[in-house]
Amino acid sequence: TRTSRPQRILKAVQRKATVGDPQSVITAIDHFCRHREWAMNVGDEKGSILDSVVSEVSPVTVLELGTYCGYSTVRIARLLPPGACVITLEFNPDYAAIARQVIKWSGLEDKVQLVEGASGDWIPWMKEHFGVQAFDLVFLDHWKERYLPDTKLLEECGLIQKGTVLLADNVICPGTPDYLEYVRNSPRYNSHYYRSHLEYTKAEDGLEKSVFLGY
Ligand SMILES: Nc1ncnc2c1ncn2[C@@H]1O[C@H](/C=C/CNC(=O)c2cc([N+](=O)[O-])cc(O)c2O)[C@@H](O)[C@H]1O
Ligand SMILES: [Mg+2]
Repeated sequence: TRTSRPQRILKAVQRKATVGDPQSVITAIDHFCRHREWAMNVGDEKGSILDSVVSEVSPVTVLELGTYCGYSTVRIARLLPPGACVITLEFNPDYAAIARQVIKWSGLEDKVQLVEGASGDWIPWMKEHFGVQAFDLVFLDHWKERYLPDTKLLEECGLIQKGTVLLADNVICPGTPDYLEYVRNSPRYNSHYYRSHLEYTKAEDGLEKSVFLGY
């Protein structure tokens, strides 16, 4: 049977990127997705906004929802100082297997904890299982209708505290209207929209950064 798109993305990394060089992994995926096959990575344009937010927050613990092939996991992990880590949740076992290899190729496995499972099942266990107090940064890039319920679940579990930054992909395309309405109207969040484009296209999309102000 034909290979899957994530398998073809991994092949492009293995052919074009240098082991232990995260930037070459990022470049290889962006080149493949721009010139061969589109895929739902955050991409280079929104990726540099992600980079600037990660650098600004300089987080110790990051949560990523929706690993897919690990492209944004590598983007985030490459900017983390020693001792910091990103926990990334992915419930599709095939995607998780590809992501593990992409993350390994980039040499960042020590900064990444890939958890194979659904956000709704795992978020309530984060404190107990990973010893997380609260997340400094949460990157939302999974099913768009899960952004709001998972944000509320993170609040309920005390995993979002004063200063926690939520960064959401695709708030315009495909769009997350209920999430946007919530973070933009809640007195407990300070929200900012970074206008950009849907990965590898000219369509509008953007990232919404929301800082939790505390209760
Ligand atoms: N509750 C959950 N727990 C764990 N993993 C979960 C999950 N829900 C989804 N996932 C995983 O997260 C990824 C889904 C991303 C949806 N993005 C998208 O649908 C998407 C679409 C476009 N687009 O259509 O242009 C552009 C984009 O940048 C996009 O992120 C997949 O790898 C999926 O297996
Ligand atoms: Mg996305």
